[in-house]
Amino acid sequence: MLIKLLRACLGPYKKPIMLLVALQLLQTCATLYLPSLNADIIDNGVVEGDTGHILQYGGIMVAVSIAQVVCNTGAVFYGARTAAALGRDVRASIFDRVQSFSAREVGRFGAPSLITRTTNDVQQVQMLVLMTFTMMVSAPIMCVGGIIMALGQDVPLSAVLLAVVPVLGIAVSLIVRRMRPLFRTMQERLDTVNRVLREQITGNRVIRAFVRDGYEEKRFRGANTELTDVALSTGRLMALMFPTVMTVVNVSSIAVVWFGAHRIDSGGMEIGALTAFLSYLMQIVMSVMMATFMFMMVPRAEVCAERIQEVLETDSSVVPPVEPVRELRAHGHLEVRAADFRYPGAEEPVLRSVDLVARPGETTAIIGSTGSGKSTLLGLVPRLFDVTDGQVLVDGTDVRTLEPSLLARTVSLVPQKPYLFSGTVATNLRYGNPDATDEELWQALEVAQAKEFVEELEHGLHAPIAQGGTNVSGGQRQRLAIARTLVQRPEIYLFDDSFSALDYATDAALRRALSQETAEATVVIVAQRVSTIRDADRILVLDEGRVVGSGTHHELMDGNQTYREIVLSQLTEAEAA
Ligand SMILES: Nc1ncnc2c1ncn2[C@@H]1O[C@H](COP(=O)(O)OP(=O)(O)OP(=O)(O)O)[C@@H](O)[C@H]1O
Repeated sequence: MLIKLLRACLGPYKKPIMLLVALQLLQTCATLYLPSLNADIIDNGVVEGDTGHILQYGGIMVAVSIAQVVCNTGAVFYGARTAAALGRDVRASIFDRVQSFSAREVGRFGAPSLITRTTNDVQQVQMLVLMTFTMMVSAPIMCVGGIIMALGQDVPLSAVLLAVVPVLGIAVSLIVRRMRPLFRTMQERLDTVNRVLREQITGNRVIRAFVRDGYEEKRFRGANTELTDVALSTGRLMALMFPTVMTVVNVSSIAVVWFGAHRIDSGGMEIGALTAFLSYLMQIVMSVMMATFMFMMVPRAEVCAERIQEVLETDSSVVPPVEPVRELRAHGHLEVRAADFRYPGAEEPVLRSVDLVARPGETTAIIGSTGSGKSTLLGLVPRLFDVTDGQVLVDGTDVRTLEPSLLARTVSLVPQKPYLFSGTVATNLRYGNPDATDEELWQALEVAQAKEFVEELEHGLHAPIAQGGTNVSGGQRQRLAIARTLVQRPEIYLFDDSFSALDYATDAALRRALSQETAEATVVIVAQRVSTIRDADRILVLDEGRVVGSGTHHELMDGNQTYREIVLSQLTEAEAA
């Protein structure tokens, strides 16, 4: 998964990658060359007392060192730039994919997990790429080059390396194997902490109202402790890694000095060669250390890449049409034909063979008990979900074949729980129509019975709105959401219980103003309150996902038992007449 993700995302950066690999190669060669130069200075300059030789080779050492620093800086620069670009691209890809998701996919992953995947998971992969470019490219060259150069200094002494390299390799891989499952658990527990935290922040008022602070604190502490526990377990393994490596390094240094001293004593080796050999040993161990560091990062990045790929490879269940219809001939004609809908994983369908026809200039109302499928039915029109059977037609065209932007322009849904974005009243109202003038905004506010309260706000149309619209009341939020839809001027208006938070007088005034404003449009209203819908041209009665009645208020009062029961639970016989 990691390789697949990297291959896909690093494709556009071949040139800088090639450049940085070349720079890393040069700087590693320079690093490998320096101990040999040093050995030459000791053996042929210091031991022989040749100052000219010392100055000449000293000069070369300075030049090689400068070249090494320049190449290293360049490699780190390009490495950091490419890694940052990769992070940006992956985040953008996840964002695009999530934008295409329907409610079903968002529900499957959950918002907190999608946020962790877009931020923390991408950062882990980005970090690995940065480390690879800045350290890992040079590690194998340094290891192999170090061994070759060490052999060049003294072949018998190089036997020490035969023991050092495998011992290090085995020790490191044993530790890394135990780390891998811990990293997966760590990312999952991070998800849990995010989920709990998010729920507690958004549900803050409920927590206070039910005095559940203690319970929630315990829940967060539990999630936090679980994350800490797994982080400590990986920390302990990491802590084990470095002493292991250092023990191998120190023991092998002693062995080199011991055997090297004997070889010098017997005249088989010079003192400069021994210092060079020690330097190469350090470089080899350093490269193994770098690889170790990488091995520690790879399992976590692998887990993160898997989680990222899972999002990127998930297709939306609401598929955009291949050859979309870009123009509609009629205007505002909505028809739901024998529609069935079943939520994924649910045993029973929520809607069964539902038929509905709504025409321009008419108001169609849907009433039914809680959970009878009213919101689900409205959600089928703007394709929040697609029917599992049957059809939804706008102006005679199946919504699944309509170009998504055309559908969005034609149909506008005011959801049961309206959402406002952080910004101002004006930016929210212009959400579906950025070119709307201030006069149009005020007009929409007037119809939505929100003009008065916006006028009273200190900055009027430019008054700030908090994320989610939490700084206005539920009723004000509903009215702003209705105004936002009016500004968009769609042909089909869908109001999902959008008047529920309004008092009776405001509800009546709003519907009066709305009927004039939307006289030409198709209006579908879902409501629990009979007074909201009794004047509708047609009322559809839903019961457990089936249409059990259709007609005007009076027709249904005369002939539909379910409707009568709903009405008489709210009004007296005289009021209902
Ligand atoms: N995302 C979902 N996954 C599974 N089942 C769901 C989901 N959303 C709703 N349901 C179920 O579908 C049924 C219909 O829900 P829906 O929200 O359409 O009802 P409703 O008539 O609008 O209710 P209310 O009047 O309370 O808003 C309910 O039984 C509900 O439990």
